[in-house]
Amino acid sequence: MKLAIIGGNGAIGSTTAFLTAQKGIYDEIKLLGRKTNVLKNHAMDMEHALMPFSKTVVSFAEYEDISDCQVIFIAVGAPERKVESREEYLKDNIRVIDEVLENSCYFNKDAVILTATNPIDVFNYYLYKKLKRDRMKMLGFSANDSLRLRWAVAEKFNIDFNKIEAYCIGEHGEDQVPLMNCVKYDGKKFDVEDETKSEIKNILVDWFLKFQNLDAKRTSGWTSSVTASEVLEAIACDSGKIIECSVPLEGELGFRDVSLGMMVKLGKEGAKEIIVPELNDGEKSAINKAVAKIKQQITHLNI
Ligand SMILES: NC(=O)c1ccc[n+]([C@@H]2O[C@H](COP(=O)([O-])OP(=O)(O)OC[C@H]3O[C@@H](n4cnc5c(N)ncnc54)[C@H](O)[C@@H]3O)[C@@H](O)[C@H]2O)c1
Repeated sequence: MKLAIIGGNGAIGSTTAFLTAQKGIYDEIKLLGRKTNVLKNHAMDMEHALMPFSKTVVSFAEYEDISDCQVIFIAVGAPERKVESREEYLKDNIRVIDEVLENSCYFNKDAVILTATNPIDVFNYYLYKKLKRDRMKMLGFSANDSLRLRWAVAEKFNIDFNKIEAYCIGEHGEDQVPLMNCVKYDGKKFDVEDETKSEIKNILVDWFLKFQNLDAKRTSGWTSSVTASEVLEAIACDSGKIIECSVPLEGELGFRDVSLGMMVKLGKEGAKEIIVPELNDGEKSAINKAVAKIKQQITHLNI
């Protein structure tokens, strides 16, 4: 199986390439994007770095070379700036996404497309409408939210992160909806009191503000690449692992004409299944708010 990473020279693109290549699950990972010299530099460097671990070939590519890639990871983005919400990136990144779309004639027609460019729910829907593909092959990368929820639960209760199962759904942004009633620890239901649920939500909100206030002009490249590599592994291995991804909805939770973070069972065709959780009234109204916000942003796009 072959993977193309558009924006392969960026923080997420290059780190995801390396982490995924280390696993040896793709035959080839093709890096493409704007800066040819940097892309070639990464490919040459990774060839040596990977020798002890993996037979995956990491190569430089042009759009013309990616028609044999069954998976495409879009990790492009305009330079980062300090924002209060990821939706502010919409106007920065629409030009960048349109440039990718101009080259989409080179995409394999059956490829699974995973997009990290923010705001991902909006761009995943935009790409879905423009490319007119099977919605189950159009995934927005939002798995970080669930990883951070697990981190916040581990912090709050001082328990082992690796034994926590927890998912966020909704918007990849402030209107993410942590499914606190579905948290499991060591395979068993883990009850969290209402007061603590709000504290956990505050830990998540505070994290984003603290991170942005550093004004470091970089994204959460490490976290994103660890989780993106997990998504790409689940696809390549057809594992059926459940990971949060944004997917275009057709009636799930009562919504359509929007892409929203959901628990998704992943495999080589993309989403094998979208899991629809039972929501309480609070979660339902939080999801309504998230959908309204994403739909409002979609109205700014030429679809
Ligand atoms: N979904 C998530 O959880 C998540 C998390 C972190 C970052 N992001 C988003 O992912 C994107 C990339 O983040 P990053 O940290 O790697 O940024 P980065 O600035 O390090 O990399 C972006 C790359 O995109 C390339 N690029 C820009 N315009 C291009 C174009 N038209 N064609 C091809 N390549 C182009 C740049 O050369 C650069 O290498 C950003 O939009 C960021 O907001 C998403």
